[in-house]
Amino acid sequence: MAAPSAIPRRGLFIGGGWREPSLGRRLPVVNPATEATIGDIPAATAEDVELAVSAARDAFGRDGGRHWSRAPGAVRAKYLKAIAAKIKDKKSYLALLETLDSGKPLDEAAGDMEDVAACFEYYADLAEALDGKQRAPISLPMEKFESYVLKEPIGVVGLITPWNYPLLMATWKVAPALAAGCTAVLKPSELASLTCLELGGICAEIGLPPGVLNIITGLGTEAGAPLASHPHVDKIAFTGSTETGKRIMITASQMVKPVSLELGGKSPLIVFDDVDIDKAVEWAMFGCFANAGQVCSATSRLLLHEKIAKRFLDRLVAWAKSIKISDPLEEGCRLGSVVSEGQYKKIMKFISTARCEGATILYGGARPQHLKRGFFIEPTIITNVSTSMQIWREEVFGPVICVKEFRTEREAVELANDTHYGLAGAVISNDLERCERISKAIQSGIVWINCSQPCFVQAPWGGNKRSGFGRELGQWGLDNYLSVKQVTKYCSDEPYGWYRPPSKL
Ligand SMILES: NC(=O)c1ccc[n+]([C@@H]2O[C@H](COP(=O)([O-])OP(=O)(O)OC[C@H]3O[C@@H](n4cnc5c(N)ncnc54)[C@H](O)[C@@H]3O)[C@@H](O)[C@H]2O)c1
Ligand SMILES: C[N+](C)(C)CC=O
Repeated sequence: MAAPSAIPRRGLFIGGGWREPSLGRRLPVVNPATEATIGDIPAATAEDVELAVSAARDAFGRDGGRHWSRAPGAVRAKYLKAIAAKIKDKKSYLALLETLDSGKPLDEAAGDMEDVAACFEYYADLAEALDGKQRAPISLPMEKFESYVLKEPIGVVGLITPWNYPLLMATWKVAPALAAGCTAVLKPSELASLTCLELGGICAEIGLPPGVLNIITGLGTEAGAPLASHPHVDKIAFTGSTETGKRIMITASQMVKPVSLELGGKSPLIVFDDVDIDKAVEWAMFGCFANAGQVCSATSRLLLHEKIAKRFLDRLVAWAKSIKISDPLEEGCRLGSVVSEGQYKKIMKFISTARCEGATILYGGARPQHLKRGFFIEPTIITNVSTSMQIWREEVFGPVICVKEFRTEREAVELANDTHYGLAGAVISNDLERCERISKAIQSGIVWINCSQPCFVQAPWGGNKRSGFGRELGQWGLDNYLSVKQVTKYCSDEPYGWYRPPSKL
């Protein structure tokens, strides 16, 4: 597909319209596959956050909430469905922008846009279903009382998202937040904001009530931090690095503001000796090289049974050599560039540290020779790894897999759990009972059996340990934005009778 000569020049999306950032500053957009500057995005600051939060508050309370926050879920569902339809109409264009902005292969970006549309549709259905779940009765042990539960939108929510799946990660928050009746301020990553700004255009096209969704782009410290600390933001939903997550939690704690955190990972993939090696190799590749390994749940620690380790690694290298690494717009590309120069340097430093610490770079570890420009890194396989090495312990967020061998199931589980993170884990074996045992033993929020990475909007997503807390997607994703209210009624004609009535004399 041909790249457009220019990307759209957008403002901040606040109160249903476009606004220039208060300080007039903009940030360059660099295509990481060519290193060319292809446009710019607005750089919001605290002044803009103020406007966006105020627009969201107005939208939440407008007309007593009749048109949004207290409207039947079916009303909000109509808007979500309209957004989904527009995303589908614009799928190719949005995918192209996502690729130009992030370096991911166009096929992957197109798949992401399908997931975005599906997520809006899914939460439209849950918004409709919410009406029927209101006033759910609670069974009480005293007949004189009746109790039921209302589920109400939390209020104005701040949604702060990363660059690896820019529009999809934003949608995982925007769709359920809007379905619940919240109003929102979305702050996507400064490294890839183009498609999120287009979402603003879509909201305007479908006539979403002004202020229901506001989108402010800019740096984390200048736009994200004031959003997280804003006293009129009722909840922060964050996806990003563990370091930033910690900061957000500290800030939010000052106001006892609820947060949900989807953070980093260092997930294991355990492969036993009873498998079809090529099938397992393909999952290992998908688990760590899809999206150039910039996946929170990447299974970047490969644990191989010692009996198959040599054969497995030979095949892994052969498959890795056959990946098409190219401009991500080229047909059949399966490994694009990483998102930025900063990320490129960070990944390269991880590889050189691994080498210095005594690990072996079995394959890759460098820029592909045929690509002179762009932030490309070969798929990289690292062996002779010890559990004290940085490459074993820290999230790389690049196309880098490190490998260790094991002898017994117990040893495999110990290695799998040898991490501060707890987002995901995977096991490949023909022995399904063993897979079930291991899925219980792995300390993570997600376990894949005989695969790695498939993700469905219906199933809960989120981590344990330093990978965060709270769950996105499914019903759990909607509950993130709902507050549960108990309503209890005294329904007897009799006086309560705890106090003796005062004397009538
Ligand atoms: N668990 C998940 O579902 C999931 C999904 C995708 C990415 N991630 C994680 O995200 C990380 C990569 O994303 P990233 O580099 O964009 O993360 P990041 O933490 O650098 O940035 C994430 C977002 O936070 C903002 N931000 C930065 N500093 C801030 C501050 N002080 N206050 C408020 N906001 C601030 C950024 O501008 C960006 O919008 C990886 O660690 C990855 O594992 C997790
Ligand atoms: C689940 N996924 C891969 C879309 C996003 C995690 O980075």
